[in-house]
Amino acid sequence: MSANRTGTPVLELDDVHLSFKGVKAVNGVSFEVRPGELFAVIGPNGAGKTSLFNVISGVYKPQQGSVRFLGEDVLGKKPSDIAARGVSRTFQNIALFEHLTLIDNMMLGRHQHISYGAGAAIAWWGRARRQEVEHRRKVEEIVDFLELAAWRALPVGLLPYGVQKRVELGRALAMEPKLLLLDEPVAGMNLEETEDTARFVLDIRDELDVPIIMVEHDMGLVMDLADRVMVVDFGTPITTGTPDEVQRHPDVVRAYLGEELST
Ligand SMILES: Nc1ncnc2c1ncn2[C@@H]1O[C@H](COP(=O)(O)OP(=O)(O)OP(=O)(O)O)[C@@H](O)[C@H]1O
Repeated sequence: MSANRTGTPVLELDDVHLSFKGVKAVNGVSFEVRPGELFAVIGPNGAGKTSLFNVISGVYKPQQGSVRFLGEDVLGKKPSDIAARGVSRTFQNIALFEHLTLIDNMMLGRHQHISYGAGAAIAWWGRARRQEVEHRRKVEEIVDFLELAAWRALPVGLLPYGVQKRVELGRALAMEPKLLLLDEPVAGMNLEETEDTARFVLDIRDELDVPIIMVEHDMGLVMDLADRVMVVDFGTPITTGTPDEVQRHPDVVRAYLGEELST
């Protein structure tokens, strides 16, 4: 663990409650994510992990509790506003434009940084062109970082599954996030793709210094990568701690991790 994972939290959730017609999707969840931290959320299907991401990114508004991002209250803010503040996410299912090239998909991640419209582009073409050059430069940097150069000009629909997931990661990084939300980043991947993704996730944390919240079912990956883990069940937090602490927690062993991890 690096030395800088202290200081003002990047994200703070306090006693968040969210229900859908009586179903408690998120039930009294509190946690904080610290600078440079890789924070994982685990729990069985339907435990409320995706709902939690939707609360953080402004898609769902909880009935109770508070959400603070970089010290500011963001509860009730629109998803576009929260994204513009620097919260970027990837999805459980791939959400890319299949017919667009890898580069064009990643340029879409720059969308919120583009400060000129069509009219402005004509009037101030010099500025627009400079911005375009800067966006391309940033995207190319990410292409190199994620080792995607071989596929750069191809429509993403033609790329192998693991590479498509990496393009999605690239698009999220193109937003230059201050917090990255990864929803099951290795779901459906083979071993090699999983190992590659694990390496990139660690590089994002350690080299780009972007804090990450990761929802993931692959327990080996979570325990290997995460600085801290929160376990949820039926929307309720069971415990939060280091991978070691969490794996030893009796309720976690009983409710979720199973007998094999209790030895
Ligand atoms: N838009 C919605 N309308 C009604 N119920 C919902 C909605 N979104 C989530 N739920 C319910 O909230 C609970 C938590 O769902 P959620 O998708 O957050 O769990 P999850 O932990 O992400 O599950 P999985 O691991 O399967 O993705 C479930 O009972 C689900 O049916």
